[in-house]
Amino acid sequence: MSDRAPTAEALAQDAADPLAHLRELFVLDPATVYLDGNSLGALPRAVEGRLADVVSREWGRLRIRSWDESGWWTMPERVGELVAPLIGAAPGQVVVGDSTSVNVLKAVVGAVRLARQDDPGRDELLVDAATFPTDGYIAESAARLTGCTLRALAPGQVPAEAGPRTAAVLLNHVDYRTGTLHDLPSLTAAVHEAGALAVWDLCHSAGALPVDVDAHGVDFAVGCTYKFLNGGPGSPAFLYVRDALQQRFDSPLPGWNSHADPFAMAPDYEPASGAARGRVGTPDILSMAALETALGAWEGVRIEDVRAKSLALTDFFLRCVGAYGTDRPAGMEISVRPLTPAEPARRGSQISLLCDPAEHAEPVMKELIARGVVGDFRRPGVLRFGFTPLYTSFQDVERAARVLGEVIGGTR
Ligand SMILES: Cc1ncc(COP(=O)(O)O)c(C=O)c1O
Ligand SMILES: Nc1c(O)cccc1C(=O)C[C@H](N)C(=O)O
Repeated sequence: MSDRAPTAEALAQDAADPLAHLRELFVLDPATVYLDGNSLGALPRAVEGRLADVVSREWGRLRIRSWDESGWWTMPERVGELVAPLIGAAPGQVVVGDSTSVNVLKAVVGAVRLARQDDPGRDELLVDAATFPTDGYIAESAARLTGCTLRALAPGQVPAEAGPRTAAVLLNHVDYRTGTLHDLPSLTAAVHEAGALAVWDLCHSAGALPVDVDAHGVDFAVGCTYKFLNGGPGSPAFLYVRDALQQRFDSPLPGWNSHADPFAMAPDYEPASGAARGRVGTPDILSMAALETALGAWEGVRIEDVRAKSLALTDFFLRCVGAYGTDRPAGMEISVRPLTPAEPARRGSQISLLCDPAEHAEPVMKELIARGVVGDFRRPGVLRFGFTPLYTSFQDVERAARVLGEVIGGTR
């Protein structure tokens, strides 16, 4: 860890930060700057006690009674209501459960089936070519399941390419590799203009910036909860189905938990109304309890304030890296340049730096981690740094950039 004192600017920004008090809610190690919350969020302090209670009392003593008495059965909808305001969804549209991958399947197949109810000739599925791989793999399987042709394209091509044959379009709000924020309102409008349905993967935006799914007419959205929502490793994902579509949503995974009367255990499937239609099987109560408690950190927090701080943090990091890191001094062999757009409106809550030469990126990240700055590395040469406004400070940002400068520039 760099032992230089923070600058007056970092100190002043932290002193003026209206979210600074939230850092205390998380378990953090003072010797480490944790900039990997876009992969796995830090542990909220309250989670440990909640899990101990769920294990020892709810499971250990109440056992089966907990499905009713501890509210286990209704957790997917209850926790969904905690996620809803963070993505701009009115009540009754979000359910929590399964992984993001599984929810991508439900949403994409559900969207194609809905589009076909209105126009059976629609037989094309569009997907973001740079998508996180799981979305691409699942879109390919969804296309085969529905008899669609799958076409991969850059999100910016959607307005020109979506047409009368398009059933659904699957897009990422923030690109996991570059940190680019795509224009959800205008792309959703373009998808609708073509008569298709828009499915958004919000993994890298939920909890990092306002999404406003209702306001922009998003049809389906999915996202994970272990990144900016700090739900813990493998915490269940969420599925949003727009209110107006719910009664016609035909899930490709109609498990007994999404039946209108699960305990009738009827041979014929009759879908539940509302968000519960997105359920499949028995929910993962331990992970869901951790997530429910983690979401308590958001009480009274405005997502607009989170976005303002996120932009201030990433902006500061870009400036510090410019000062410490990007100019390759004479004799220095490694340089970095931002892949993440400089325009605030096109930036998520992460900064990706492309290392030149690319093969140095992995050892650079290893050295950063050894010196107490935790980001991650994505092939071929990307250094990723995620900024979680609930617990990242401006002093953290400055230290991280300074250590990066030391690592790529020798001992500066
Ligand atoms: C954009 C995106 N979608 C999906 C996932 C992951 O899906 P799952 O939770 O099913 O592993 C990730 C990260 O792991 C991601 O970055
Ligand atoms: N989900 C992950 C996991 O189970 C292990 C390690 C990393 C992850 C990630 O979240 C990767 C992440 N979506 C990314 O943006 O690269």
